[in-house]
Amino acid sequence: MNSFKASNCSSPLVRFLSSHGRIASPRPGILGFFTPRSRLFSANTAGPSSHTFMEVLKAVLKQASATNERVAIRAEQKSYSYLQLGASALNVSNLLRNKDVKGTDGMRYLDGAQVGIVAKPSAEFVAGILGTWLCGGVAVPLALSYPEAELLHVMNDSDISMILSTQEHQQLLENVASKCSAHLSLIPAVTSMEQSGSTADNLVAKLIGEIEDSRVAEGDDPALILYTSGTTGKPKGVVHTHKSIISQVQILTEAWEYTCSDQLLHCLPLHHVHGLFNALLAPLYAGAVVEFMPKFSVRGVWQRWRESYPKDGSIVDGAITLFTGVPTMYARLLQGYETMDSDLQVASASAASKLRLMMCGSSALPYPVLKQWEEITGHRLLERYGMTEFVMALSNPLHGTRKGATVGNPLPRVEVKIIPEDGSGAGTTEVGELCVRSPSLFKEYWKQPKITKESFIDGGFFKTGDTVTVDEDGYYIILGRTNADIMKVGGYKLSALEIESVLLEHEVVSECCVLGLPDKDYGEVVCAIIVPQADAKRRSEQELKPAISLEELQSWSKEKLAPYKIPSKLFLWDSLPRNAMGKVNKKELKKLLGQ
Ligand SMILES: Nc1ncnc2c1ncn2[C@@H]1O[C@H](COP(=O)(O)OP(=O)(O)OP(=O)(O)O)[C@@H](O)[C@H]1O
Repeated sequence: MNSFKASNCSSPLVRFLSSHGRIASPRPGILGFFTPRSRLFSANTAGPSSHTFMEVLKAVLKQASATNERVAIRAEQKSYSYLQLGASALNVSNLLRNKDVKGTDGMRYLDGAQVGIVAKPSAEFVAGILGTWLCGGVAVPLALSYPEAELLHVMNDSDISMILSTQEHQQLLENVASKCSAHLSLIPAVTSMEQSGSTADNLVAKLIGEIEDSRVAEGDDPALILYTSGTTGKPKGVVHTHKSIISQVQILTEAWEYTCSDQLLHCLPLHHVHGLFNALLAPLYAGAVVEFMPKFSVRGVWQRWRESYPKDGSIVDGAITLFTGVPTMYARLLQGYETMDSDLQVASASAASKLRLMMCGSSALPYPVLKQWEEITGHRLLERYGMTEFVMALSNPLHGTRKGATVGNPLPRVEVKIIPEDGSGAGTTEVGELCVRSPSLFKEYWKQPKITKESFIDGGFFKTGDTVTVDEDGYYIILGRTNADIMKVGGYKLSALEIESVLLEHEVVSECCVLGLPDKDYGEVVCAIIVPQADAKRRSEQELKPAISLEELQSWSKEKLAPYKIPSKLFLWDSLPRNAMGKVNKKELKKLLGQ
């Protein structure tokens, strides 16, 4: 498995960083440039305060020329080079600078103004972000899937004065822009490599000149506001700086050895950290290719892998090497695999096995999914843990043992400690709240100074709100959100995630969600919501009885769970309400079911 070809292309960023003393000399021949387990970045990779993501773009552009253009983005059968992306960023920047935001004179730089970016995953979206940074603005990526009320809430909350979108959403956004007194601009279509084989010779110099000229943002200045998914409360605006962004992409590139040989198939929304950092900014930083598949399609993903690695054993140009997804995506890919005929299964499994790396996160990866995925594709999914506020903090290793039901260890330059619930102790306890300190930490919650202050403890550690523990090998285990996944039943504190993982092993269970419902005797009781497998559901409809009864579930669970962990309430549903990241809002469900 993992027949990853070491590339002979040189990573412009590695060269750029080498020349700036931030990275050790590359050793060619080993997975691109990185030596396994070695620490290639110096301790302070965040660099000087003026180091912004635009430096990255500049480094890439420096290496590009009209004859040697490298692909940055692929979308809808078109390819866009780093140079074309840079040229478009410049167009966007000029567009924004010439806009008269406040109804008076035009302004040269945005000076930290918020720019909403609403576009499907595309070259235009990326040009929108880079163009905003180029002229000193703060990018606020927004979801196209938001209902209008939520879009308006976020736009008003983040004080957006300008919106960047594309023609296909013009009507919707004109309406929204007028309601929040923002100015709408359309991102000009990015020229693709198919439309223009080469770019004017002088463009590279011009672009670099512009970037140098545009040193309007310093490392500590805000660059990005991302809204949390709101699983535990109202979505909050999380402000990231140029420094936190560049630190994070360096951390991920180092840990997962992203290189310019990589080609990532991207099927995630871009308004959350998983899709934006892990799957877009970090690969671009490494000089890799990001291929957008804006709507995740089970059939499309399997097909793209099969096209990459045909049955004759060849590897096509543009073969996908990286994939990252949320657990429900892998569960659906497995369901899709089950429906294939045996020839297609063989071709699909063999193609998938040839990717370099497959990663998973955003919510707990059920052990049965991990196991089945490994049986079919040979890949042990690399599970990692992150949060909007610090992007990624813990990860299973690229090399070495990846342990199921754990999220590994701290990423490079990330420090963590566990604080017991009563606040005592110096951070060495078995179970408690995870606290994180990292160069990738956010600056503040937008317009929420009190909540920002309360979220940090002494020493600048951020309180995640997640309860965790560490196993005998030092691997971290996420027990869940303290206020949504940790149930208090009698005298016990139980992890809903642990019980979900066990219930998912039952043959009738396709998806499940465990939560604590209020109870006058025990404080809370364990409640399971189960979505039965399709064939179990069909059988139950024919036989006019539930796919599984509470008694059946309890008697099966006796073998696997301590008595106080066995569900005492059961609901059978057709599906679970999930958000764009595949997460279930347990607070909402508790309200609904507790009535
Ligand atoms: N591998 C993982 N295993 C278990 N949980 C995870 C994993 N990765 C992320 N999470 C969960 O996702 C949370 C971070 O997600 P995000 O920042 O989108 O916030 P949210 O919980 O969805 O929304 P909000 O902060 O608004 O409640 C983490 O705090 C953790 O609870």
